[in-house]
Amino acid sequence: MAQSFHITSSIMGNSPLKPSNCCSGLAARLATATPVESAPDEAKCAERSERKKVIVVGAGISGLRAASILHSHGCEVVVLEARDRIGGRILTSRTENRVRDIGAAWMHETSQNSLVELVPRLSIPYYYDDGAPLYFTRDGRAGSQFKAKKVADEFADYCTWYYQTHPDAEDRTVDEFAKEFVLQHKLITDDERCWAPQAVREVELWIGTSTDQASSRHLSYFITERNLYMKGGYDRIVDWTAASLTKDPAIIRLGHHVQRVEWKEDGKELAGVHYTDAAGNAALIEGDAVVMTVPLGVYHHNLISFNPPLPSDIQEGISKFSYGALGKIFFEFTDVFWSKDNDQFIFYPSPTDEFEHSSASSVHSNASMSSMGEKDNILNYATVTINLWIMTGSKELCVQIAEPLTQRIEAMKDSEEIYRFFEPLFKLLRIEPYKALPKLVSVETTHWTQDPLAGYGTYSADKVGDNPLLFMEALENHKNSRLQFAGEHCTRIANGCVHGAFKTGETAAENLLRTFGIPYQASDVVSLK
Ligand SMILES: Cc1cc2nc3c(=O)[nH]c(=O)nc-3n(C[C@H](O)[C@H](O)[C@H](O)COP(=O)(O)OP(=O)(O)OC[C@H]3O[C@@H](n4cnc5c(N)ncnc54)[C@H](O)[C@@H]3O)c2cc1C
Repeated sequence: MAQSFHITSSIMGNSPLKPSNCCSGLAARLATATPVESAPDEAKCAERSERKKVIVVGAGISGLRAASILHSHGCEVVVLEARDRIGGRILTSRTENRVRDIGAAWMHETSQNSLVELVPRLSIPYYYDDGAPLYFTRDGRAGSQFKAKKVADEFADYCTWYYQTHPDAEDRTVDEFAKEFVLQHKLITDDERCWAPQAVREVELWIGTSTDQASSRHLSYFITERNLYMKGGYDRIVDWTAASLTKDPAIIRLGHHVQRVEWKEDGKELAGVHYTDAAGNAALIEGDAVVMTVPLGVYHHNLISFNPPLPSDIQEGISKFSYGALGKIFFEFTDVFWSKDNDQFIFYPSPTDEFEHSSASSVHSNASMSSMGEKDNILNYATVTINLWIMTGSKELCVQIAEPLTQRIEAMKDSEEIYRFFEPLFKLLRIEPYKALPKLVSVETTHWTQDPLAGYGTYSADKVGDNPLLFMEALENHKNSRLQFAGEHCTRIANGCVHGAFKTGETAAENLLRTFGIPYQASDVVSLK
């Protein structure tokens, strides 16, 4: 799979290509130094009108799905992928002893997730890691009478209701709104009032951004769903999606970094995609249509340009939709020192001084600890720690963090420094607190926030003031365009998730097939229809 295909490679069955002067007015406008892959003569023009060619930018799950559907409907498909692998934000690292997902690891919304169907079909080992978690504060394990989490759930319900019944109400940060909610709540205890906004922060580890940035209006609070951990590796889903494409090595072209897209709404002229290949050579490939599947953050950073510029509604939609950053840090130890009975350990940082005083709480000791300004202590952040021992038998914990901490940890180079930062959390998770922590074997952090191909983040997030529906409306306005968009950010259903991204690939392909006049026929177990 990890091969790189060059524009002049013999596997394409073509000799090195030169700019077309036949079907493409576009090619004539482009720099003659750039090699062009297009239909160079009349015969090919006739052929082209029968067989549509689509360039898919990005070989993540959405790009692969779009490409496989177009391919199965007789289109010529080329997938340009800048990395030396497929899968994008699905990245499974495998060693002899373990499987580790650095990107997506769970199938969410299992009752509505069509990809779940593939788990038994492909015999992928799995685990529903949604057994009762343990909750921790700085004082240790919270007992079963710790109701802050229930108040947080109540706040999430209130939030949904509030914006449904007050559609014109101003958007506010989740943090601010949660604090107001508990202050006005007459039926909760002072401790619950103090701790509930901290418990709300658990959502940070879902949405990948801090509650002081997240939008209340668009709060995605999907903590109650079932989640299936892909113990056998998420790459199995990627490989299944790509199976029909990898049979022909000319389709997926790794190491092909796209810089610019030339397109025409009317489709009379070919679209052109400029890229550099793995050897650094600049080239152009033309097609009847383009499917863009790069992450939202790639557009935010203007890493790809469009000529003409993208329609204004698409541009506005992109600008009113944010991108977050979930981080994962894998710690392997010589021994298991944490509870073997629980799937996850959820830590809530102590309430802030300011909030504690205003709510006259009884949790003085906790609050004073966080007010010490210990920025270098993980216990000032909400975390969800995954018990990988229970799932895979490895003596590992995976700590999940959200931005802005993610950026900071992912920038750290020294494992020792990273470990020191997280050590207070591990001390808290010990089932035998009098014993020293066992030896650390290895540390691995994610690096998505440093990765331009991931758009310097992990997935889209609704921040205060965002209006993600604008982008959805814009996509709908342009559903007949030869320039289609797919990816996790192109849906409100399962937004940010693998299955959401997968379906957007289907939708983009379906849109193009309709434009080409090719009837869409769903043919596999996970199709839309
Ligand atoms: C840390 C992390 C944890 C996650 N956890 C979960 C989870 O548990 N469950 C879940 O459902 N989802 C999860 N997600 C989200 C999920 O991984 C994504 O929603 C999904 O994989 C996105 O697929 P995509 O096709 O939209 O984008 P990508 O997978 O990002 O595909 C886009 C492709 O475009 C390529 N590209 C970018 N720029 C260029 C360029 N200029 N030229 C050519 N190619 C380019 C990229 O290399 C990439 O391969 C997680 C993501 C991360 C990062």
